[in-house]
Amino acid sequence: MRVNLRTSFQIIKRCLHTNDGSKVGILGVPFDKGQAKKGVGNGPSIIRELGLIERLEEIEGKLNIKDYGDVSYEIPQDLKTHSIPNMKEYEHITTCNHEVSKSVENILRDGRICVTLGGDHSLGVGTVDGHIKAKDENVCVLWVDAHADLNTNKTSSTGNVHGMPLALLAKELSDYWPYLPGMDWQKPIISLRNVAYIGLRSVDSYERLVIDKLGINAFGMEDIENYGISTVIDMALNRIDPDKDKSIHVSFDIDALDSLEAPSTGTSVRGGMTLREGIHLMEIIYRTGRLGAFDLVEVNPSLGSEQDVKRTVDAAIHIIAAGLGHSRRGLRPKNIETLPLQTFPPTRHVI
Ligand SMILES: NC(=[NH2+])NCCC[C@H](N)C(=O)O
Ligand SMILES: [Mn+2]
Ligand SMILES: [Mn+2]
Repeated sequence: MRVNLRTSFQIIKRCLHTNDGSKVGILGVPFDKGQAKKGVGNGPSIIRELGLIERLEEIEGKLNIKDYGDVSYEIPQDLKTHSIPNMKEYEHITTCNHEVSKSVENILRDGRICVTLGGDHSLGVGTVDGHIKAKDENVCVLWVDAHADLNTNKTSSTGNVHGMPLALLAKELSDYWPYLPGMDWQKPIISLRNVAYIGLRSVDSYERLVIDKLGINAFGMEDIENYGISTVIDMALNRIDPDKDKSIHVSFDIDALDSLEAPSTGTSVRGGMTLREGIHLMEIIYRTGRLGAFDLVEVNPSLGSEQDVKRTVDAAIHIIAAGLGHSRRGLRPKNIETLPLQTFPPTRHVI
């Protein structure tokens, strides 16, 4: 068989950038300073408490799961006096994200898919940064969110950094930021050509301008309505990963789901994705075999009733499990070849 240089180069690249999908690292980031509502920092603990790891252990083929615990950080003395206009809690944001980046890079270098539990979405700066460093920049990003998170400190109407992570990461927007002391570890690192949005429905006008001017791949709720979720994901992946050789980063803000599906979150917006669409999206990503890192953010157990919290966390766990291979078709028994059908009790319909 003749293999041309380009093909063999691609195969080598593919080997470098995929893991075998069976090893997973869980990282908690109990961080809430990217927005104003207390409670989102308890996201990692409630998701673990309500059984994430147990649910992942049920997945067919047995994942090798390692929980790396929670990220912690300490603000260095010289940063304590720094503030940046209209960027709330700047010194926390930069210090915590640096730790997040190092942890994600480390987990990926261990040959694991990195699942980061938030925390608010400002942590996306660290997770995408760490992913790109570990995979030598060969990364594409699916930002699943009601919001575009593309403000700079000059355009944000809130000063909340959870509305800014993609603008910090984007090469195309680097000139629109002032010098950010203590942020030298993070260079604007990704081209927005390698990013696609899914689920948008609450976009600020400056964000709209950037999306249109730069031609960012943005699939909003209207597109999901028009084409259906499978086609939308295919279109998104064809745009950001046409050669099917990139490590995929999914940054999933739980507010991408409709408020009825995920009520316990800080900036929820009606008219969003169903849980079914969220699960299907992640099943498609799982089947690519190229999921590298996965953030699940903005679950806030202090918002809503106990039932709201359970519903939201359950949705989050379903989405994570789908991305790691859980199948809605059910588990087959292990000794399936030798089992006589009679082993199963006859189905009785109780009316
Ligand atoms: N990750 C989020 N939930 N972001 C919401 C951002 C809301 C608004 N666009 C802002 O910049 O403040
Ligand atoms: Mn959001
Ligand atoms: Mn977000």
